Amino acid sequence: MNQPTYSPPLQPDSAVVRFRGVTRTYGTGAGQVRALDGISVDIQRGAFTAIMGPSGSGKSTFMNVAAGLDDPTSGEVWVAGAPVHTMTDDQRTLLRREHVGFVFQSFNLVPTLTAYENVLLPFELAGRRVDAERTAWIQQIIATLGLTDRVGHRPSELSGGQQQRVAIARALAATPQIIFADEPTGNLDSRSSREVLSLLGTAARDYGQTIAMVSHDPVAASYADRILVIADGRIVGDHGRMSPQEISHLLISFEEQVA
Ligand SMILES: Nc1ncnc2c1ncn2[C@@H]1O[C@H](COP(=O)(O)OP(=O)(O)OP(=O)(O)O)[C@@H](O)[C@H]1O
Repeated sequence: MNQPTYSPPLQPDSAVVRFRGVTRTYGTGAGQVRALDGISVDIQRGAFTAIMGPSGSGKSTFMNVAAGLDDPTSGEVWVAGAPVHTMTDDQRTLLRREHVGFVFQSFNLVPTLTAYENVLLPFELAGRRVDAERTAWIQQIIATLGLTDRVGHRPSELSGGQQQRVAIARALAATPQIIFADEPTGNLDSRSSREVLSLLGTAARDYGQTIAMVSHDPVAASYADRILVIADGRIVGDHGRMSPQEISHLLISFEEQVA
């Protein structure tokens, strides 16, 4: 069988993710749920964007569609210049492998591998060579994330914050077009959360890494350059940097409208 190949045209100055009139419905008939309801939005290169909203508002669905994990029901989704809405499952898998990084609440590290082996795993899975330049980049990330003396440890020998830093190093190592972070501080204490959020901010600011983070936490979202608020499958707020207090007030006002 021929391996599918897909190399999207890269557009350095444009949006990394572009939604145009995107809907995603689940089920049929009276039980149908409109998880995304005609969303049009761009996520610009190099930005750290937080996606917030009440429970069940469509945040995970937005992230899954933006990451090429799920298909829109209608509308257009472009990721790294590639028309995701027209792509096959295999093409979307390749797009994710080459251009999308993930950081999860539960870290998702392989317990039998060392921290360094976990960071290199995506290259192994993709059959990508790690050349001298990439090795130097990985070493730089590991040093920036404060992991240099932890690279030989297995996840069980690391704190939660250190495990999440390894997951961030793994995502950054491949220099993806975008990293999606799903509640990345959900399992961390407040000090480790602050460290992880500062590192995500540094990755965007200093390395130009585009990051989209789903979070319920106003403190986490206050590290982002932009805050998108989703309610009932629609974007109902699009804000610049805000303090945790301002974000809390904003969310309370949307929750009152929804209730
Ligand atoms: N696979 C599915 N089948 C049916 N309905 C679904 C499915 N996935 C999500 N939904 C529905 O779509 C809506 C949006 O769900 P989604 O998980 O995107 O919300 P969310 O904002 O991420 O919620 P939370 O903050 O609680 O994680 C909800 O009404 C949910 O019940």
